[in-house]
Amino acid sequence: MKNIKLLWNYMKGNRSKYTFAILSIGMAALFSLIGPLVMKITIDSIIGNEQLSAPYWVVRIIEGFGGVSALKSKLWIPAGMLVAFTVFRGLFLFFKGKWSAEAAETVSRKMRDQLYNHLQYLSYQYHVKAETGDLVQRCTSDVETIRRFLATQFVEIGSALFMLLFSGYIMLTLDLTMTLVSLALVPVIFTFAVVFFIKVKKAFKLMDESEGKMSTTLQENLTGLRVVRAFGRQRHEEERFEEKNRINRDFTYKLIRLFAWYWSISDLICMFQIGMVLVTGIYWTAMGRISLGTLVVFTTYIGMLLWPVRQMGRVITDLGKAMVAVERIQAIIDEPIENMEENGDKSPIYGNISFENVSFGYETDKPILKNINFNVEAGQTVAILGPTGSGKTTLVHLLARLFDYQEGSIKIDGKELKTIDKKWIRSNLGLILQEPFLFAKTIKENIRLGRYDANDEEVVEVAQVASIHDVILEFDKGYETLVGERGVSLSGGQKQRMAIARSLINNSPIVVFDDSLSAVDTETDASIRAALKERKNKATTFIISHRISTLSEADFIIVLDKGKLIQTGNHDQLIHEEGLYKKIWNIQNSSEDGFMEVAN
Ligand SMILES: Nc1ncnc2c1ncn2[C@@H]1O[C@H](COP(=O)(O)OP(=O)(O)OP(=O)(O)O)[C@@H](O)[C@H]1O
Repeated sequence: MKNIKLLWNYMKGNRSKYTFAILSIGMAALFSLIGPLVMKITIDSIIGNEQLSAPYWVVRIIEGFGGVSALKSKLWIPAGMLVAFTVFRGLFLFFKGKWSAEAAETVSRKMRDQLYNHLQYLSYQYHVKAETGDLVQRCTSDVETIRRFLATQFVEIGSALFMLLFSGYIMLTLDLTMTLVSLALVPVIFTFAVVFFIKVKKAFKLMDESEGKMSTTLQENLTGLRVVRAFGRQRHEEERFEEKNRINRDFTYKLIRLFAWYWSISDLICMFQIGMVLVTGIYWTAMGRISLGTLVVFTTYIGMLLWPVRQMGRVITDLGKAMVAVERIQAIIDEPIENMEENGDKSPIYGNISFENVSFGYETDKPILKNINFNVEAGQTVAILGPTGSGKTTLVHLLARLFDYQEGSIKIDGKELKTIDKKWIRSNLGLILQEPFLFAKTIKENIRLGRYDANDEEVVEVAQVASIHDVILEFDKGYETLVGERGVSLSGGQKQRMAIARSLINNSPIVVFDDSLSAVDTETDASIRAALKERKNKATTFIISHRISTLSEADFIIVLDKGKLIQTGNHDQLIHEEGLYKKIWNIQNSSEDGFMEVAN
């Protein structure tokens, strides 16, 4: 019931179109039911000599034509009526199709937009944990399920109800006992459909979930195909996919089996119902209890009626499927969006940063950063070194307010970070990731993602600082070259440099290199850092790296271990101090020497 209400809410703004669609189907039902009635009157009373027995309003229409006797010589009138009713029926069916399709398209478009927009504002943590394949499935095939239901099935409910109501009424005016015989098994067919619906809902959910898992595996595999190849893990990946594919097939099979049972049993009951009408009707006609025309009406009606009632089973199962889809979509919509606290401080940021006893854990009882203290002045470069998992990325994520620290205080230009507007701080902080994502756009468009109003000179300037300008000029189309799947393939280092250019174009007062020079050779790394130093408006720069040569020129270096700040100072101080920095410096120095020796 809750899901039906949700669907009803989604239909807001289109409900009148649906009402018209349902009314049209009502009219279409009426015109298809009048046809057999005209035939009955023609057979019984116009051609034959039976007393006219028909609903009151039909009798009045016939009187309007001069009565039954006048029609005997004008048989073209009932024939013309049959043609006209068929045309009207077609016309109303057309309107039904048009309005319901239009409304369904609008509803599904609205749903997709709402989902897409909502996904943009969910927290960072949500996206870290969410499975992309599953999200894609919800935004595409779940919405499609709902669209299909609204476009084709929803109005069928109206059709079945109108058919039942109108035909029930006409049949009752003709013969009560024959009506009871004709409708005897309709409740059974309907109940059977409802029971089936309850059973099938769970099966549909299982199938959808397994399909989601299958597409997640596929998506993950396609994203990481290079890793799979490099490690020769194709066989393992094949098996993993085969397993998911098999589970999905099993659930689909189960569903098909359920459907097969449903249609066969429902066919049997329907045949039985038609048989009952035929046997009783023919017998009673032969006995003279009912007229031949009445038999024609009942046999035609039962044929017309059973289809929508059986379709109800289909409609209800599709309703079940649509309800599952609504539930899955709603689960995303119900996910709280990140609280952006729009009214936070938005005064200019210069880049003086201080950490005082900052502690943070993704889960409150598992601290990742413990009592961190340091100060950075605007324009300084801070390098961060530490073993993997020591909390380096977490520390810079705190600066971007992707997460809020639980203890201590982070101040930017003397203002508590938590009071600064989230959007504002993020637009003032250029975060360059280790594995940057480039969109399937041109190089220029990718760089301008950092600031849409940047002009060509600015694009070239940041590309030069990021040491990617010369590489770009080597491509046939230069800055207009497409990157990504349909364009040129860039190396890891080139991608990193593109990401650096993209971040620099914003002229953010704070820039964070999260291991984003790892794929760049030492020489290019040094020239990027030198170019950065030369820039006007030098930003406060955080550089996370495992390479001592990258870190050594920083104004000061922070060494983290297991979330604690264990050393701080500049390169000269740290190489004379026993600790992790010196140890790594020694290792890298000796390997470089070794390297040099081999090279010489
Ligand atoms: N979004 C997250 N949710 C929960 N735990 C996380 C999340 N991100 C990181 N962690 C955990 O926090 C710890 C520190 O991770 P972090 O990424 O900050 O380390 P790091 O020093 O940057 O490591 P690396 O050098 O490997 O990038 C790790 O134990 C990691 O598992």
